[in-house]
Amino acid sequence: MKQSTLFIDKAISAANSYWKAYSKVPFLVAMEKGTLSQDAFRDYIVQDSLYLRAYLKCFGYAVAKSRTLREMQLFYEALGYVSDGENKTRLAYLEEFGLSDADIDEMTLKPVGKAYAEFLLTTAKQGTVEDIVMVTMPCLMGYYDVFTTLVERSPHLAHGYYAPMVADYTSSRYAAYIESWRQEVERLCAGLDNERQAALIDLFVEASRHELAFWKMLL
Ligand SMILES: Cc1ncc(CN)c(N)n1
Repeated sequence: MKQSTLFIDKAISAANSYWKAYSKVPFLVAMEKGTLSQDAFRDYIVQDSLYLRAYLKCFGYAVAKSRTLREMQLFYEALGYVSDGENKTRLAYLEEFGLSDADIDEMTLKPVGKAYAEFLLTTAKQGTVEDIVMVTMPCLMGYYDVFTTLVERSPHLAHGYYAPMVADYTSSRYAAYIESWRQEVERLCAGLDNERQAALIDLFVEASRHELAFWKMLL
């Protein structure tokens, strides 16, 4: 097969050791086997809802730092996508646990999630639009990779208790969204000089490391 020359694929390849490990973490294997406790899943939904608040803010910073209306629309759309999609799915689970978004606002991230959130927010505050894009992509694209891998391995996950969450990341709409971001990354980063590209790949790898740490924190 011909190797991709897309910048995003170079970044994913640099973070390969982390990406390969995502779908093997105990939390996801337990989800797959049907042995995940309700407490562990509840903890994930709470921690992830908190994490997503920080993630959403990154796109807020990106809107403010945009150089064109098109960029603004792109990040505004991303903000809406996370808020109206994943966040809504989490809220439905939270309500089942007797929790609301207001309850989550009063809670705090555990150290591993906090470190990830701080890394994202520091980059978003200090960095450029390209920095923000590369630091947010492991989250956006990593879940597509994880959940399509899991559903291929265990098709039953597309039905049952976890189905709403799994569907968020395996739908054809999400696949198209990922593809559109792959092209955006190319438009934004492909023309940059080698030093800048290397720095962006470092950010992507570091965010991927945090992604894996977040999964491992859960079980
Ligand atoms: C920690 C984490 N990483 C990624 C995603 C998917 N956007 C998420 N909801 N949470």
